[in-house]
Amino acid sequence: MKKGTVELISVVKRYGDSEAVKKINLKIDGGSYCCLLGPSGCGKSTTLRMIAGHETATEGDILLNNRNVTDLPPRQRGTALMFQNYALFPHLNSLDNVTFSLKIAGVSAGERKARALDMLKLVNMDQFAEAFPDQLSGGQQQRVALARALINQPEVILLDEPLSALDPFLRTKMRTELKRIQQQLGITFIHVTHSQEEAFALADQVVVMNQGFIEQVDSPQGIFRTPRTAFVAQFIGGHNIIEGDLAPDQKALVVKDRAFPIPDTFSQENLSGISLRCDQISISTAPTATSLPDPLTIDFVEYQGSYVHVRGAFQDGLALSVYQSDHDWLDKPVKEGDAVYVTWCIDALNPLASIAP
Ligand SMILES: Nc1ncnc2c1ncn2[C@@H]1O[C@H](COP(=O)(O)OP(=O)(O)OP(=O)(O)O)[C@@H](O)[C@H]1O
Repeated sequence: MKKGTVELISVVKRYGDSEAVKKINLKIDGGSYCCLLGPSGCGKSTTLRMIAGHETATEGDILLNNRNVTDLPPRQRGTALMFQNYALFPHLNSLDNVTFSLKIAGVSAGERKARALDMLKLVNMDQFAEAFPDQLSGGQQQRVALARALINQPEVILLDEPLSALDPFLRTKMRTELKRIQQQLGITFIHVTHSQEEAFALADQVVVMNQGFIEQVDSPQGIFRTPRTAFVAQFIGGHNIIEGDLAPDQKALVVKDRAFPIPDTFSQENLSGISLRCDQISISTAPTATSLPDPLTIDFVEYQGSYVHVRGAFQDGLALSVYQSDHDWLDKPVKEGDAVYVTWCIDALNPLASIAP
């Protein structure tokens, strides 16, 4: 087992009568970058805090390197939590903020300074060692907070929405920095976010949570190309979700009066519908041999730069979103009120399961 491996076994967290985390099982490989992704209130911060030891698990076990840490206090776990608001001591400069825990642990002044400067260098803040928090920008404070979390050489670092307070430009910059630092140190990073873009950019493993359950654990590509449930497909965006009933011959999904052919490979058990990527649908102004026979009437066109979001509905009310490349759109711009014909390849369909695991 790789150093820094975290396992959650049937972990439950209850606050009074309400269950914030519902019997989740999860293994996070040592040395990987894991993002816990989901909407507000889905239980991701509670899960993170239970791993850190700042919240007790109501049921289940938390293992770090096969060692059961469920009942250990935070300091004895080998983890470090970086708080959302950075929580730097305002009366201490960057260096003293970073050395603080070493001082408590009785490390000599010389070693404290050397180790803290190494950490500040790692996060590109060595030139601000003497600066106080109120003299630093949000991004700089965050780097100091990261250095402070790393100073005790944790095997796992836990980050709760670390980029949410930064402006979009700094957020992207710090994202790159976080990935670089994780790769340089080779330790496990567990990062809570509600941004799928952030999770896709950073993670080796994305854990999508919803209402206290884990809906899917996969690589960013796996999540995007094969979302497991309608919730995942909807949350990450860029997909049409078509819900319907399986035809008696199991070769099509029946939606209202139409039957969408589906591949034989779909597991029919639990099938609640299909997802269809918006960028895998093509549009033509006249019917083609492979297009659906009835036209889609466009009700919305939104320019997004590299693509154009075109949405429309068939006469029976079924709506579809299409992402056209800006090149294709500029070639033959479609507009609200136009009738178009849509085509996709059967392989572009993805089965959706009806229930979370
Ligand atoms: N200390 C607490 N006491 C009672 N309920 C709590 C407590 N902490 C969290 N909860 C509840 O548990 C659920 C999960 O909260 P949690 O903070 O883990 O969600 P989250 O996905 O991290 O959301 P956010 O992104 O908004 O922080 C929510 O319904 C929340 O109201």
